[in-house]
Amino acid sequence: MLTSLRIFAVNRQKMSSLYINNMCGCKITTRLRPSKPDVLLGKHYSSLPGLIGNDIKSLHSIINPPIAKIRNIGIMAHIDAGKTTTTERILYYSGYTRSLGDVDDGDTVTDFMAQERERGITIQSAAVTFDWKGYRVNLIDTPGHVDFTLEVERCLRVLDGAVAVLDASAGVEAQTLTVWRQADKHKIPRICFLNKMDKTGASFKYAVESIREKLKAKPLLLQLPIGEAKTFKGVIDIVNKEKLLWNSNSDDGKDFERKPLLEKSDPELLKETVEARIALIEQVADLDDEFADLVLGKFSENFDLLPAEKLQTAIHRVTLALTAVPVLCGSALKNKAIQPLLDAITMYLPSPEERNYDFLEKISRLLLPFADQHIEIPSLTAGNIALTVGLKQTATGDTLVSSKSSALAAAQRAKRREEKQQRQSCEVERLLLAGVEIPEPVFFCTIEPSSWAKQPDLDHALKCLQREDPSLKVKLDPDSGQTVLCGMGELHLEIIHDRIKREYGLETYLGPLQVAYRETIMSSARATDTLDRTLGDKQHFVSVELEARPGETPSVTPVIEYAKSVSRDLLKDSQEAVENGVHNACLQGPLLGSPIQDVTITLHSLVIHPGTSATMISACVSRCVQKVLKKADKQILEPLMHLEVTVPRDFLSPVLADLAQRRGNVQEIQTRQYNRVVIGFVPLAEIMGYSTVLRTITSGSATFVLELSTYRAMNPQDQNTLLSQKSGTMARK
Ligand SMILES: Nc1nc2c(ncn2[C@@H]2O[C@H](COP(=O)(O)OP(=O)(O)OP(=O)(O)O)[C@@H](O)[C@H]2O)c(=O)[nH]1
Repeated sequence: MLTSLRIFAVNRQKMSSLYINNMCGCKITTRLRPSKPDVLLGKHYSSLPGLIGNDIKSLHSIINPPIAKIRNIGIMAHIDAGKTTTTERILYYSGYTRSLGDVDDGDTVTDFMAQERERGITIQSAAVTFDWKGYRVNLIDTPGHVDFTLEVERCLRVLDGAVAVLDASAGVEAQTLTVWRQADKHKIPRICFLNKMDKTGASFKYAVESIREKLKAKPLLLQLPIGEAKTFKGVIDIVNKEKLLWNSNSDDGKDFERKPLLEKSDPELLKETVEARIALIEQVADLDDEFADLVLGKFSENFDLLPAEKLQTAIHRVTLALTAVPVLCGSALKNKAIQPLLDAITMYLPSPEERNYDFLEKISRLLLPFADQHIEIPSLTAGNIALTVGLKQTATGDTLVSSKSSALAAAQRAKRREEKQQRQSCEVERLLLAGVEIPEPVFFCTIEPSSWAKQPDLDHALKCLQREDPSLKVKLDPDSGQTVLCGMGELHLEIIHDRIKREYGLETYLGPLQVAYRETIMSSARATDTLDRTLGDKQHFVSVELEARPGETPSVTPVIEYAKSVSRDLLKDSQEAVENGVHNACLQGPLLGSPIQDVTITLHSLVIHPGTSATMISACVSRCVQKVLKKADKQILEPLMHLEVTVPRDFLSPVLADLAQRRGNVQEIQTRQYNRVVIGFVPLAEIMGYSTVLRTITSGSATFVLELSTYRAMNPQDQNTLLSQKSGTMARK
């Protein structure tokens, strides 16, 4: 339980960054396997504070830290620089373990694979979670060996920051360079820890120089060592002008002394520190304009008076901007200066919300639904269902993936497999969740706010509602400029109307409900058009000839073809403009202004003068398409509904008689005990208000189900009636 809660904790904030899959790949999952109990039980592990005694309140505070207090960091370096040893010390000082693990004794927490313990090297990344001074730190110890570079890369993708551990006697080594470049690639803010300051040959200056030269990074010296190699006993904190000395009697390094540097007791050290601090301030001011303004304004007379917090905030910004790298030093093996490293991790490395990921989205909260009640949960494992709030770009039916690159990689993989199999497989589709099939709206009506001033609020409300409900479509009537709602039925649009009032506090008026007709053509026609206009000193000339004919296969958008006579070179630049013109023209048919479907447009000739704008090309093509559609035999298509009425036997006759009056076509009457089920088709235009009528003629005993079957050509008589009705309405308007 304890372990799984820790996994939750590791994954929690990654969920917030949509990175759960990646984190699941880390070694912490292996810890759940029963075959490795000795790994956790062999050492003295202190419980995570608050998890003992089933104290739910404190448990929440542990697994739900505010995002600003979370640090997801990795430790990376050349092999043997001391990452695992440093991690061991970190876990010990943060209270996670009760004794110090040793790589050389093979009893570290993070190197728990048998091979790692035998060889004293890290092979797989291991994740651990601990708290430090109110911060939650999720830390990944990554392998240093070149053979496991991929493992490092896999980890870097999920990190918000990293600590690069360097052997102070060796400086930047080959693998440091590799992992540094990987971190550059993923834009990971870093701090450098110069480890092994106790080792013979350790040189702070040399190591710093190698950062500058080999990594081409700007080191920000936040500390100076007190002694080197055998004489190393602590560090100077340049930012706070303090010395930190580790008690030589304390074998675990927990006790240390932090003292301000004073003129009286440490004149030399103080002088050196003040000089280093001024150099640091100048360096940061050079990289951060906000800090430069502060320094040059208030503190221009004496940089040294600048408060430590102001400097720390600016260092944090510079680190985040990847323009410089804070440098600290210490000795993990000798238990010196690990605590200030922990302070620096929380102070200078970013929280997940500060990182500018190229996301689609960020999930802020996860909720478990219980009808209209929601319970916030910290994380979710694969296979479960939960709700999330606050998504800004996502609409119903979208699939969220951990990152653009992972989606791209998966799609490419699927495409390769598809090509290999030489057949149209639906692999790519399988990468996406089923989503929702969005039915075409069959009704529409205009909607108006109570005043013009409220139009932007209405637009916003409709935008939000559309994301939730993709079956709702919103258009602008090009003639009247009115907003038009297109939906699935009377009830659908009424509910939308009601929601706009309740949820957005907007009073709106709906126009009469209208059926969404379509149009098509029954014969071919050909037309030409020319547009010759001079705008300013530019001449725009387009001449086009095209043909429209009934499409061979049903298609809601026009199929566009190009005759051989049309120059391919010309098309290269103008094809998009031509196609826009065709599509725009087909949005409004010549009879009712309804969309055109099942039509093929062939471009026979295209002449364009150089310098003609794309808008002019589109306009000319659009006008020509409208012309050719007018010439052809036109046909209105109406939505035909599939209807199922369940009615008691005694009321069957009035139902059938009523349907006959509605141009209904009964296909079948089934018997269901005392009930009869009438199955058939009826035009949508005839079925408006049907529920009231059905209730009346069956004394409320019948029920019905209605759904769109297809769009069907109206017979000439009905079409004429409709057209004269519409022209009457239009004339009245
Ligand atoms: N003198 C000295 N030795 C150290 C220090 N830190 C680690 N070591 C030693 O360096 C060796 C490597 O230490 P690890 O902690 O395993 O280094 P690592 O970077 O995790 O190594 P890989 O995981 O294999 O890349 C071990 O023998 C440690 O005892 C230190 O501060 N000073």
